[in-house]
Amino acid sequence: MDFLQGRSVETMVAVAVAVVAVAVGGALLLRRSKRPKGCLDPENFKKFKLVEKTQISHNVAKFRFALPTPTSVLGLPIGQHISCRGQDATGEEVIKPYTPTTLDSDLGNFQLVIKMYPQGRMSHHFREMKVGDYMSVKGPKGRFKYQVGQVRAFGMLAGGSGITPMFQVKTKFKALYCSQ
Ligand SMILES: Cc1cc2nc3c(=O)[nH]c(=O)nc-3n(C[C@H](O)[C@H](O)[C@H](O)COP(=O)(O)OP(=O)(O)OC[C@H]3O[C@@H](n4cnc5c(N)ncnc54)[C@H](O)[C@@H]3O)c2cc1C
Repeated sequence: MDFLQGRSVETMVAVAVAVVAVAVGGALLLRRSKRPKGCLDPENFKKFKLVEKTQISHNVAKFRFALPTPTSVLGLPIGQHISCRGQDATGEEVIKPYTPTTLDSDLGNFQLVIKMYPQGRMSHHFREMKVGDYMSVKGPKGRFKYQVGQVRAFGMLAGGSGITPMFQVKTKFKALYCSQ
């Protein structure tokens, strides 16, 4: 370290701080670049193929959509949702928000649990969907961002299909009352 000889302590401290800052910055960049890129686009709708449709009750079904590769991640932060675009019974475009019940740790696909209303506009689209059809999806949407370990416990209240976001944050789950 010849270039440091004859320099003041302040200069050496400044050099050391700069070296540490560059090293930390580099490590963070490397970590970020290793993180798998999500499949969503917040500005444009992207199409995902329906690969499985399972009826759970008379008006609720699970829809599993494939991501581009078996190791792809959706890229949806916990607590956020997506917009789905379809057509109602009159053929008019309809866009509604939905919360996948899967996480980014579920690779290659994502799942929606949908309650279908008899007269619901987007419900019509989901009811008509068959395996092999494509759904247009945009996201992520929403302002709530949950970091793992951010709080010790959650108290959550939900009605009907409002239960879907809870599947993303649950670790210990107790349903106090369920209808149907
Ligand atoms: C952040 C977020 C996440 C969500 N996630 C999910 C999810 O994961 N799963 C899920 O199933 N849902 C979810 N929802 C709800 C979803 O967005 C839709 O609201 C739901 O699917 C109904 O939409 P639809 O177009 O089928 O029904 P709509 O056309 O909105 O109709 C719903 C019902 O209201 C009745 N109705 C409509 N207009 C009137 C009116 N003027 N007067 C009287 N009755 C009327 C219809 O007849 C029907 O029974 C979420 C909502 C939000 C905000």
